[in-house]
Amino acid sequence: MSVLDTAFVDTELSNRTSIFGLHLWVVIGIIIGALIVLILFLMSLCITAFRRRRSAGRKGKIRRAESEIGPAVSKEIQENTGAEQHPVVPQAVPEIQIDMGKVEHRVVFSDRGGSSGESRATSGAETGSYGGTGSLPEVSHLGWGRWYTLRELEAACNGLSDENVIGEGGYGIVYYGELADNTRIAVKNLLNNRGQAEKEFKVEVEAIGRVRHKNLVRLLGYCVEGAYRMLVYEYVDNGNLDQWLHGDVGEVSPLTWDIRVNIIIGTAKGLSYLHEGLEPKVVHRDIKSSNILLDRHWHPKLSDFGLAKLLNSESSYVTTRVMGTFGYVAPEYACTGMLNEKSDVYSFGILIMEIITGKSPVDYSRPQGEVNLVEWLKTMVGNRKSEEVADPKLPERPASKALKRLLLVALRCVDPDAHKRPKMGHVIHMLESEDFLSREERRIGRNSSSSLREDDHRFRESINKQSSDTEGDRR
Ligand SMILES: Nc1ncnc2c1ncn2[C@@H]1O[C@H](COP(=O)(O)OP(=O)(O)OP(=O)(O)O)[C@@H](O)[C@H]1O
Repeated sequence: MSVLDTAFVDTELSNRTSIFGLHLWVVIGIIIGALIVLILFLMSLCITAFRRRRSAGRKGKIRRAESEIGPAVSKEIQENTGAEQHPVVPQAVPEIQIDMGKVEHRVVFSDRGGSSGESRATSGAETGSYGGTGSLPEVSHLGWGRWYTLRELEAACNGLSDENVIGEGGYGIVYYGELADNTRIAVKNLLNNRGQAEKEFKVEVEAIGRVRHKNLVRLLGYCVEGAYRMLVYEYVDNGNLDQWLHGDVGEVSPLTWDIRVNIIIGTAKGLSYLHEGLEPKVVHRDIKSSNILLDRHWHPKLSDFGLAKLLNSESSYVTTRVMGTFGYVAPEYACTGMLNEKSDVYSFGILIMEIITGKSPVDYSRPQGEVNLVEWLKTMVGNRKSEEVADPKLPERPASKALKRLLLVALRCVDPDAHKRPKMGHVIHMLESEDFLSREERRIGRNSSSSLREDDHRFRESINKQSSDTEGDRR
């Protein structure tokens, strides 16, 4: 550009315009500046919109992940279940609140339970940090077991069909199922009768969620979805003891004397672990033959902790609602509501009597005098007829000494004075030495008549003492 041109441009730019009499160069400057601002503004709009879209995408993923680990109401589940078959009650926040921080609810492990250990299985539900009642239920903080989705359990249990029902208790229906990895499970779908499902769910989870013992049925996990409360257990494949003792098994029971003794000892070990191996201790409150599950090797596993109570050591609990099963409930608990582990010891004594005799604790169809098992046994023993009490379906007669020792342990467990009942640890000791002695006895093929006489004497003394105590109590 020549000097002339430059001078011309200068003059033109210096001319005043009609816009507030501003010089042309000022107007051009303002326009360029405005354009730059406009471009920057548009760019920032684009960036913000892009960021929003990205974060919206991420939130969508989180929501989907939550629905996979157990949302309050899952669209997938509604689609899957069909409203009329399994109505899912819309509920923003499930009501389960287990405060594992509270000392009285925490189940910890003492060194005593040798064969026990802590369940380490974890799930996605446990690894997230949820803000308590505001989002997902607090059970996700438990740190054990798996949180199953309803869909998963329905798939495992053939859509919770009738063919998969293996039992029905007072609190729900139990289904057989197989998970995708072929694990066999038993799923208890708790009935939602006025909050009872909620209570039973909490109790079972608190009582045995973390506990592992070969004689306690293992709780693998749970399902909390909408109104559903389900408990998922290991499957125990050989029915329950009640079925084997009182069901139609033919003339001769497959439960031999040795099997029965092992069932008694195994159950005692599970119970002793609940009472003496945990802090707070767990009182089961519903020891009975239908709650003893058996595997194919006849190993017993105690189940159904829905009525269990957690008690700090040395403490008792007084309740106005006595729970348990007729015939097994300790008299002081039935009369006063006073509960401690000695109530379980009483029920365990009744269970021993039931296993030995094959008779239910109370049966009104039996002749008068035999209706109540404890009273009948005491009379039989008092009349020196203890050898006649053994279950006639036993394939072989038990050694007299072994039978009497077991009866002695049972009678001590049902002592009307709860303080005089032995602790479960002591019961195991008595049972195992009895077992050892009876095996020894069979091995050498003879009975020690002197120790038999000694047992007889101790036996009748024990019964006489209990009778006079009861008389004294009555007076
Ligand atoms: N883990 C399991 N494996 C196999 N079968 C089981 C399992 N848990 C329960 N069952 C079966 O389901 C039945 C019902 O169990 P549940 O504990 O609900 O009731 P119950 O003890 O029979 O009665 P209630 O609860 O009224 O005392 C049991 O008797 C048992 O036969």
